Amino acid sequence: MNILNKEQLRATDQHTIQVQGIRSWDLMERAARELLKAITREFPHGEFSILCGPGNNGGDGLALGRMLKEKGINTQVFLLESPKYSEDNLENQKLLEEFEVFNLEKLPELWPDSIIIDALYGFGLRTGLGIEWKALFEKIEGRTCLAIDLPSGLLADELTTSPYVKADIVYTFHCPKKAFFAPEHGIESFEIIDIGLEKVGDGNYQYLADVHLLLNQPSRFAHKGTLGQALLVGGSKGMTGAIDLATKAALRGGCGIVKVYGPGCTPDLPSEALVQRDINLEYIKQTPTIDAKTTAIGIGMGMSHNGQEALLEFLSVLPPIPLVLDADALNILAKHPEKIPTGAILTPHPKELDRIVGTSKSSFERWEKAEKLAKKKGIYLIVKGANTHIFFPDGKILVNSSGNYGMAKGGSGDILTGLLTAILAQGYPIEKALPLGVYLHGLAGDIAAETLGHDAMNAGDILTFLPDAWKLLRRRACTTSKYPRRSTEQRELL
Ligand SMILES: [K+]
Repeated sequence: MNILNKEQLRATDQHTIQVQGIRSWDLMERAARELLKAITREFPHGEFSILCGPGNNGGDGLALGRMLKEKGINTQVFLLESPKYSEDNLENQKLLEEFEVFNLEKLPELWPDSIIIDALYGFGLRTGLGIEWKALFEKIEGRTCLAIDLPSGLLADELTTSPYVKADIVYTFHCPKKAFFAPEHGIESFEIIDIGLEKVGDGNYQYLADVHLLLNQPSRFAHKGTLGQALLVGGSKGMTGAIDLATKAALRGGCGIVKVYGPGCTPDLPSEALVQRDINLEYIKQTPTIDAKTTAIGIGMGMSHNGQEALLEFLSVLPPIPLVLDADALNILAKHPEKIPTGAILTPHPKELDRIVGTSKSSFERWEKAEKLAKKKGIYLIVKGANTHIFFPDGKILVNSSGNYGMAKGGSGDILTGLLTAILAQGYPIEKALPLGVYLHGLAGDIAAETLGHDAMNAGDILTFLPDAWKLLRRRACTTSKYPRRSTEQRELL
């Protein structure tokens, strides 16, 4: 799903109107109808107070108000006084029997228990709103508030530090907006409302959807020699848990063989893994030998700074196979950026990225720097967070749609690295392996949170539910395929 900026949204709007032979008013009607469905589904017993602005966002609010009233749902509608209204807004004013005009000196008299619907401004806002809006926004703060398209005052594509509505749910049309992914804005929940806009090709900035389409179907004749060999390198005294979690994740990642190289103190790992230990007890000192059967490498989890010499030596003798660099490997390379190999996959959290590219004042600045670094070095960057971003060397950016705050626990990242390495080892092209691994990791976390709750779940629970995540994706692949070639395993899943 493309993530569009406001210019692209306007162009899509116009294109749809042209191709479908409709008026912009029809699109607003469609938007209001879909909003009505979504809102009454979520709040079947609610009464509503709608605040409408002068543009088309306000027009959506007016149309929704009419539809709610037609259904006999208690609704009050307020329209902001303005010298100018958009055409469709005016047309919707005519169709609505009753509404009150308000201004920032004379704030609306809201029913005490109604749900607020914010339809003041959408993506048409040119600059942030002034402080004169604070009184109104404070009046609705603390009440259940639903925003149409965008919380009013929030700019769709940039950092907003001026006042905006704090909404509980944002019902956004067609696609999420860039501003929703910035932690600074605190958008807790958004729902995408499909209003049948025409798709205009695949853009460079996408929200992950339909990840099941990326799955390979291994042959019935597959054996451990054909499903790839992953090599994981990491661990040090006091940090052996990281390599343990990565190993367990790789063992649930679908590859044929998982090999591990760690320091002498590496504890017993699951029996399925082939473990080799360094002669040095506390950290890795030697370079592991990479046999020709190894098809992907993941390095850095819990390696500590002491592993620097071995890492740099290792990077100089690498075969041309996919390489995932994580945790201490990133911290070491932050001091030797010239040693970052072209084509490598780096999985930093924001702090680790900052060590490489310098600190940023906002998520927007950090994304820009990540995009530049990926292009300049010809590398892949997986910047982890609530919406993990994958930056490709060709400028493409994918934003993950799975995952939750229950995963914000130590060890989650090690699991991602193990999983990614195993998927890459199977021969998935990098372009597919990264979204697949990142999405699966989040999906397993979502199932864990649903089953155990966000608070109590820990990183190891992501591992527990990885099988369910894989099965869910496989099931989606079976049920959405037009002419499914179903294996026994697939038939069992259905
Ligand atoms: K709005």
